[in-house]
Amino acid sequence: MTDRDRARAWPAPAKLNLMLRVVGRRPDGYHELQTVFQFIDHSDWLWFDVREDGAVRRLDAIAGVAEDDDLTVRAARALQRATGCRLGADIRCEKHLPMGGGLGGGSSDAATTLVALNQLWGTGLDEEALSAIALPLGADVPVFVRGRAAWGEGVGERLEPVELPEPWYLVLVPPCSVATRDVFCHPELTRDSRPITLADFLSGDVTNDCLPVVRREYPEVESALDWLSAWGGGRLTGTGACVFAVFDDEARALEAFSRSPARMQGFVARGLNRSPVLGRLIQG
Ligand SMILES: C[C@@](CO)(OP(=O)(O)O)[C@H](O)COP(=O)(O)OP(=O)(O)OC[C@H]1O[C@@H](n2ccc(N)nc2=O)[C@H](O)[C@@H]1O
Ligand SMILES: Nc1ncnc2c1ncn2[C@@H]1O[C@H](COP(=O)(O)OP(=O)(O)O)[C@@H](O)[C@H]1O
Repeated sequence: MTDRDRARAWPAPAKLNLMLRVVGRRPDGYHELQTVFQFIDHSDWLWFDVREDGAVRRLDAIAGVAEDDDLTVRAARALQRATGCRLGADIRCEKHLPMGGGLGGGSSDAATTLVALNQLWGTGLDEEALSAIALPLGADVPVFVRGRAAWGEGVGERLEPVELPEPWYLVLVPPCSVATRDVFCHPELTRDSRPITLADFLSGDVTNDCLPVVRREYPEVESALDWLSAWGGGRLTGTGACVFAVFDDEARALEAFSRSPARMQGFVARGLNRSPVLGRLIQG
């Protein structure tokens, strides 16, 4: 990335679900969750050039995702519809976050597009209005728009900001992709967990109800979890496939990563209670 590119780039950070409970199911089939979201400093990067002709175009292809289905393109068009804005955009996206990894990369790309174009187009929507446009794009998009680590309920749209420790995480990316829908359709998924409180989570209840199903269906996830057990235990983010372990300092996380088997992809990243998108927004 050149210096000029870096100055104009917008981050789309990953999230981790530090716990995830499935506490019910709505009549439309969506599952009621309890979860805790925290951002990490590992991101996709996006660039926007405003167009006067109203067209929204994606300049970098993403394997397996057609332009009209791309969440950045859908987000830009949703913002146009909601505001009547006649401007368009050329959108570039440098992907670093794996797809189907439970890191929310597509959702984060969509949220960054909403926040950035709201500024670049001068459409002036507040956080509340942007979040309302975000939810139909995906259950995870609102938390990225709001940009604060959060306790989430419902399908992730009821969000309460939380201040958490910001440790270092070793995130392993097993060589498989998990479709969120497949996990939620699985007959053996626990769907009636007892709801807990934030205090329960803070005292150590970090259950992820998707884990037993994902562990069984995806041997690659199981072996990553087994390997992390030597480092204090691995946890699944969202519906996977990524798993993570928590460290007090970066050096120890890097040491663990350096000892991981060669076939294991991954990275070390810091937990963040504020999304870097908020900082980019202030910068203009
Ligand atoms: C589970 C979570 C936890 O953060 O993360 P991921 O593992 O996908 O990152 C999210 O709630 C995912 O959010 P997101 O990835 O935006 O999901 P969506 O596109 O809205 O939904 C994909 C599909 O999963 C199912 N789904 C999703 C969310 C939910 N609460 N109940 C569901 O049953 C639905 O069948 C839906 O069609
Ligand atoms: N810009 C995008 N980046 C990633 N995935 C996208 C994008 N646009 C649409 N998608 C679709 O969204 C799906 C979920 O992607 P992603 O949010 O990265 O994973 P997850 O929900 O597991 O964290 C992808 O498999 C892909 O089909």
